[in-house]
Amino acid sequence: MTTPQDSKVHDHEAGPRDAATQDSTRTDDTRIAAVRALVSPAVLLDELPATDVVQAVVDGARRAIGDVLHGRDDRLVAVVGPCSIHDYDAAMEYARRLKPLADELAGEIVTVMRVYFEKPRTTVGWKGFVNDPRLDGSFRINEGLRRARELLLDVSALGLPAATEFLDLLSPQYLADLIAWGAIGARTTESQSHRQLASGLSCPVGFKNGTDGGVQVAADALMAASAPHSFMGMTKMGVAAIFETRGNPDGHVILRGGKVPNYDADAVQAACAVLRRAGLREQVMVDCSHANSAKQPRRQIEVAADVGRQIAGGDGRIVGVMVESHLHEGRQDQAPGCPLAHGVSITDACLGWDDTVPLLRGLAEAVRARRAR
Ligand SMILES: O=C[C@H](O)[C@H](O)COP(=O)(O)O
Ligand SMILES: C=C(OP(=O)(O)O)C(=O)O
Repeated sequence: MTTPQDSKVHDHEAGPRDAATQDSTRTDDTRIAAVRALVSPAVLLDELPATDVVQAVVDGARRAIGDVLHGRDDRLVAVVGPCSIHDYDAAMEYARRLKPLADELAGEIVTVMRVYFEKPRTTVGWKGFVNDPRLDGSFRINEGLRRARELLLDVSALGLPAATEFLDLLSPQYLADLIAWGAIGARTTESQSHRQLASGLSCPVGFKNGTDGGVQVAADALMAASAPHSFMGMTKMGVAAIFETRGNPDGHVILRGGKVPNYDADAVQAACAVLRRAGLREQVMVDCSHANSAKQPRRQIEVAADVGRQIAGGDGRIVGVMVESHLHEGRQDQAPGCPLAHGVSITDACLGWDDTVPLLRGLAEAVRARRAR
């Protein structure tokens, strides 16, 4: 259906907008303003292939995390890094700092950098680097996908594996080969489509508890994602297809707090009771941020210290932690015409680098204490 809106000239991403949206009836596409061409995953993977070195980094980290989840490795998985990527250079600067620390702590911690390109919003807001890489509402998604893939290749080439949240259901075809660990967020853990997606992902996947703090929904997600599913999707060539998945055995719950925090020993015990009743492995990753820190970045230090004491006390059910950390502490709002401060989050407030180093070293010490028991 053609509307007056269709004739509008758009200066968005290069390439024409399909004015008619290919609809010949009056009953469809009535609220579609335009349709733009999207690069196919195959084209992007051909332009930016995963090198052998990068594949070895991704594969090695996936195996190490799988070993932790299945009790073959007593280390702690740490998913650490910015709340979101908005600045390529700052992300690389962070990665170059994290890599030597990851090497230093490799005996105790499997470090994976948060390289989050897609942000779920409570209502509206910037939805991440893939959706709007220029942060200006131009929504150059092809550019976002390309830059995201480049960044994942660059981070992994340092020998540092990358973690991300899988939010969009098509973007994994462009990026998932470069992801060592994935998250399904608190707002999508209950979504059947995301559980199906996780059932076919090649990496371990953490499911956040619900935003209200409910752990049952994450346990349900684990059960669903471990089963095979058949569902609709898009192939690397950009063609509609039915995907038949095998199920993902490398899932776990992430405690991110809800109405109240859920990182202390009682909360870990309660979460494990839910998992036990569901016949699932009693293990959790603790997110030091989000509702566990009331989004106060420095509270992550207290949360990590509490978690460290539980680990040092011998609790082997804590298999991982998540920390939101950037070059500098805090967060900033974007305002038209105002330059952004370098290395400061534009989504959730993050811990600064200088506080991240002792936090991770403290957790490594806790792992050594657990091992010594
Ligand atoms: O981790 C990021 C945020 O907590 C999440 O995306 C929700 O953000 P919002 O409440 O600011 O929209
Ligand atoms: C959005 C995130 O977390 P949550 O789903 O717990 O809000 C996140 O980890 O970036």
